[in-house]
Amino acid sequence: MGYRFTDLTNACHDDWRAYIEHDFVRGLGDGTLAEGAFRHYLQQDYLFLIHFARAYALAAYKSRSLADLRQAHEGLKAILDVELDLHVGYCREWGIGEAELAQLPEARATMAYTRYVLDTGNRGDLLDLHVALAPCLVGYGEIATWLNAQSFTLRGKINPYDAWIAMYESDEFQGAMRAELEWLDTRLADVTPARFAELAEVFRDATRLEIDFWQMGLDRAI
Ligand SMILES: Cc1ncc(CO)c(N)n1
Repeated sequence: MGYRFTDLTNACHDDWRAYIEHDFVRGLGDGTLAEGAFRHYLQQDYLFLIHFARAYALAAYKSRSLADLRQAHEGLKAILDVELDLHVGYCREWGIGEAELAQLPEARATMAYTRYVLDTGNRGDLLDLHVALAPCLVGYGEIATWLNAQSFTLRGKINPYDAWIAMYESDEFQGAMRAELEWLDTRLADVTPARFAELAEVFRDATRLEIDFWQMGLDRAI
């Protein structure tokens, strides 16, 4: 007993590395990612973020304490007021207007991932839901840090994806990630080995669905 977040990543080490170091991520770092692949990813990520916001609303509903309710509310506000606003602005820069976003067909990988998170939260408790969400928040924060440490990563105007990296290395996003890690470490500290095994399975499945999300971008799959 006495688990913490890193026990979850250690339990699915290969899948976690395949997600963090995916070819899509490497292409963002060295700027070689095909523009069409990025555009497809951005469009689908808009749909992803809407369901991600719903998952925080579910976290509010699943909360037993005022502190958890407030935290879920903060998460929902951060997605609606910060990440989705940034995202819509960023899409505009890439020539994707709001009318177009509102009419997008949802790719299967987007559906699979977002509905998996919502179902896991509905079936389980608040910890199940947070573990299903962790690859998103913690993963993207770690990806930004990992990219910055790679010699192939180009920063500044020379890389068309520089603003994407900057969004996830921002104090706002990194701060939300740290708060999530702290919450998870506290909750994981007193779960039993049997409960940890269940949670590790949720974390691994969500991580594999993040890998599919990158791949969906590369393949421009619907
Ligand atoms: C698919 C996906 N995972 C994580 C994040 C980070 O919030 C995002 N925007 N999109």
